[in-house]
Amino acid sequence: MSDEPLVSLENAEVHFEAESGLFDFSDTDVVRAVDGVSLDIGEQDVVALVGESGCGKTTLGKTAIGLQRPTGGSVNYRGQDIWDAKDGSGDVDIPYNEIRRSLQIIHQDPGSSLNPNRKVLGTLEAPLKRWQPDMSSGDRRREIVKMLEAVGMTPAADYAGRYPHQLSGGEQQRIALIRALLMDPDLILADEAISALDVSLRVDMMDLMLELQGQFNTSFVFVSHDLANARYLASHAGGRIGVMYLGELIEVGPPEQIINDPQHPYTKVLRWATPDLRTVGEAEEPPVRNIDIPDPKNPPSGCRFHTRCPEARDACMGQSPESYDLGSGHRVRCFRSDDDHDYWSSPPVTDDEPTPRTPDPST
Ligand SMILES: Nc1ncnc2c1ncn2[C@@H]1O[C@H](COP(=O)(O)OP(=O)(O)OP(=O)(O)O)[C@@H](O)[C@H]1O
Repeated sequence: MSDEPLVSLENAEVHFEAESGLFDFSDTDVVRAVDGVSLDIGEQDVVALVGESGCGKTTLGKTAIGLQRPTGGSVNYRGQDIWDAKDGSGDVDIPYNEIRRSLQIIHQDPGSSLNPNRKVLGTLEAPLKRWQPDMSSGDRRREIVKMLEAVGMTPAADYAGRYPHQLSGGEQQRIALIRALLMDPDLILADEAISALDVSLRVDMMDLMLELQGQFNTSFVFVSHDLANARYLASHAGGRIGVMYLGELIEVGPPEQIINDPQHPYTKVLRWATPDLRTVGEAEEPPVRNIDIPDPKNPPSGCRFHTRCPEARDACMGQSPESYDLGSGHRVRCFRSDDDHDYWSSPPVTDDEPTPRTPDPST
């Protein structure tokens, strides 16, 4: 891995103006989809983003590949500010076109991202025609056959002549993956790319991504709501898992540390919520004080998890934790990682209305 990150997000934020209700005459609401996220993505790196629905995974992924303009902070590709390149402002060393080609996406639903009226051959020829206009038509076809064979779609000539509706969901997703790879990208955002597949096909698709990642020297940002899948992909690729909560990246690190030694109380909740990863003897109740997820238009002050966190103390209500570096690429935003923080001398948060718990049958 070279010293310069492939993509670097520095304090990135994406705030959307949310629609107000019909009879809501207040100021426009703002959804803080991504807030203060810093993250470096290297060459041949894999970062699996996990978190509850709506926590900002997709928005962060799209921001990292230059598809979503940040409302604050910066996003660099090999040291070039992506949006300066797009706007032509400042010294532009890497043209925006080059950045666009290098940062690709595959979507959750490949069916809707493939043109239903185009055969596989036409779909796969399009990026080559655009990015390698000098390539002869014979070479283009040879390249496409090679890729179809690489993802196990043989006989390739047969698949090349099919329309998307003549392919299974898994095959459609492979075509979407080839289409992205034909651009010779440095980074692919796989946005819930396996969620729509049958459970039995998900591991196959992850194995394929891992194989192609090595073969084509590509990095992946993999968005998933499933911590077990994130672990599979990140651990096989020697990558990291990033945990998001209400727009913030609250913990990031090597998969075994995130799963076996999570430092943020919310990461423990996610592990608890993943049956495959729950440890023997873990409580039947989720490790939270409150199961309700706050409104992303009005996130809690201080640490955003304090309204649900079983470890919350008064200090967590007023200040937002910085990102503590625990070494080996493991970072966490929780005061409990700072032995000297006021957190330790402040009183625990008490709820006015504690969450009802299942009565203990022994009492
Ligand atoms: N274009 C938009 N305009 C307004 N709000 C948006 C827009 N895109 C996303 N949001 C909001 O931003 C927040 C984060 O959304 P995002 O899709 O990034 O989350 P996610 O973690 O990927 O969710 P999911 O797992 O459900 O896809 C959500 O509250 C969502 O409603």
